[in-house]
Amino acid sequence: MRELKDILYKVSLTSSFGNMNVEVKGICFDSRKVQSGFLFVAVKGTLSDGHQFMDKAADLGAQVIVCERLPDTVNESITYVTVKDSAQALGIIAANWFGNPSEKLKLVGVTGTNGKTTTVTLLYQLFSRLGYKAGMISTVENRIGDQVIPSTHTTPDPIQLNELLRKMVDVACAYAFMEVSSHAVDQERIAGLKFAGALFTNITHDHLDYHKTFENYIKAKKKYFDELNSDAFALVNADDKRGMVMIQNTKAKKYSFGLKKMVDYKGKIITNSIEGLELEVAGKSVWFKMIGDFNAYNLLGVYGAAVLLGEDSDEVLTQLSSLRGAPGRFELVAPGSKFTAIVDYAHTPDALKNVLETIAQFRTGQEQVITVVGCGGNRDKTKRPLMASIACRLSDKVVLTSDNPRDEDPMDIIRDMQTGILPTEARKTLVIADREEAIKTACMMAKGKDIVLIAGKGHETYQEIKGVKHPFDDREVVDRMLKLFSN
Ligand SMILES: CC(=O)N[C@H]1[C@@H](OP(=O)(O)OP(=O)(O)OC[C@H]2O[C@@H](n3ccc(=O)[nH]c3=O)[C@H](O)[C@@H]2O)O[C@H](CO)[C@@H](O)[C@@H]1O[C@H](C)C(=O)N[C@@H](C)C(=O)N[C@H](CCC(=O)O)C(=O)O
Ligand SMILES: Nc1ncnc2c1ncn2[C@@H]1O[C@H](COP(=O)(O)OP(=O)(O)OP(=O)(O)O)[C@@H](O)[C@H]1O
Ligand SMILES: N[C@H](CCC[C@H](N)C(=O)O)C(=O)O
Ligand SMILES: [Mg+2]
Repeated sequence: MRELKDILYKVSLTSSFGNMNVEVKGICFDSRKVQSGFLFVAVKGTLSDGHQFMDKAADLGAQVIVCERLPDTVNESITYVTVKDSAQALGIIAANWFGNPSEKLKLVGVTGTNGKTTTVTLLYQLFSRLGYKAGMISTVENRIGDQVIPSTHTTPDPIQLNELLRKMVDVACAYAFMEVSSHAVDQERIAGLKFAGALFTNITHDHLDYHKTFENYIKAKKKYFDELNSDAFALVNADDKRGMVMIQNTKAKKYSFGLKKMVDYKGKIITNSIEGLELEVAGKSVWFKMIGDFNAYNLLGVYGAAVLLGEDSDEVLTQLSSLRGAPGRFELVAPGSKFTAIVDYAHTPDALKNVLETIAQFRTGQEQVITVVGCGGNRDKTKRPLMASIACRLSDKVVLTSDNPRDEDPMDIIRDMQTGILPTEARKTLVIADREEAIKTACMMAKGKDIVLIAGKGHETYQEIKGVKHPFDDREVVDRMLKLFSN
């Protein structure tokens, strides 16, 4: 039970009706979850509008309703509070409900099109190795110290988010590292949080189904930096065209990292091989187990953030050098087998290009690169032809397949992909809609030192078809094929 006025602390009210001296038993923004004595926040969504469900919430016993406009008939026994932006109010209310946990630890957020999961995973692993208790909120999983909690979103809704942070505070975590998606910024999932620091990886084509234009997508990411406090740090990749734009209006202390420009945390690639990266950082040459130029950026961002959080530069580099990053990101399946199989979460044109260009750097010229790739259903359709085009340009053979078709027909998605393929390239493509069959065929085609890249699903352990998540793991399918060949 909490007093309403405490829960509404820092929420700007436009009006209120009914008794404000009430206690609330719980908070929610889904009318189906309302229980007697609850506070319900009506939020406008992408599919429906929570304001339509205010009467339903009242029937289920809501004590307080927070909304942007009152229902046609108000219920005399309920307290109504109106606000300008109920999504933002929900964030602040959720933070208040859980006792503002973000103020009781050091919270660092990571945003960008690619590299968020890798960066927060490295930060979490690094700070754990440096002897701190830490938490992590990511696409792959959430962690409270060593406890693993399954993840449903990259950035959870404000209630789940603050509940996770609360649990971290309760077990004395000193740090929390979280991914901040553009959806989360736009939907105010992070409203009411206090960030000690924020990191920007890069911005390239994705999620245009949601944001409509690239400019809107940039604005959503920038809003995150615009709203930071002056005591936070804002650390950006200066080699990204939009890196400096992100921080042009922030009040936070500005820092940059990169490989090309004059920056605060600069690196230079000395060696880049399938075993790892050798980088020159802070005047030292350091070996890392992470693979690919793009991981040099992730490592430099992590290094900069750790130093800004007060850690010793040498100690950070020593610990970072042995970390492997997140599962399903350039993951070599059964290294040393008949051929090289890589599972990678590249599901954007830029990520796919980076991964295939990284693979190209390791080629001796003898081997073929065989790519298995699909695009998600109910997601940005404009990336489909681009991803197919990149796969064809940078591979010898491409198997076009399905990746979480969701509510769409897998063949419609594949046909969208094919519009990006030149007639001269079509002969190197095969269409096998069943992902398991597609992976098996690619493995059967591989000979000698060939490299098979299975892109798009990384750590995912399911294939989502018409609302059902069927168990499926790219790594398991490849592993089974490699075992078959080794017998
Ligand atoms: C497009 C999108 O982001 N949708 C998210 C959004 O839902 P929504 O606002 O669209 O919900 P809605 O169905 O329109 O409903 C509007 C409101 O009415 C309420 N409602 C609805 C029905 C009802 O009977 N009663 C009721 O009260 C809902 O609780 C909601 O508050 O808010 C929900 C709660 O936070 C999210 O679960 C939901 O994520 C959906 C499932 C989703 O797939 N999101 C993806 C695209 C996403 O968020 N991805 C990002 C980035 C991924 C990445 O690149 O890493 C992420 O952070 O995961
Ligand atoms: N810094 C980077 N720049 C470009 N591509 C990257 C970078 N880091 C990782 N990638 C590529 O992008 C893929 C996704 O990486 P990661 O999961 O770390 O990103 P993310 O931002 O969390 O993605 P999502 O938004 O889907 O959760 C990787 O599998 C790899 O192919
Ligand atoms: N977080 C991203 C991941 C996409 C992963 C890919 N496997 C797909 O399903 O499209 C999204 O929800 O758009
Ligand atoms: Mg992620």
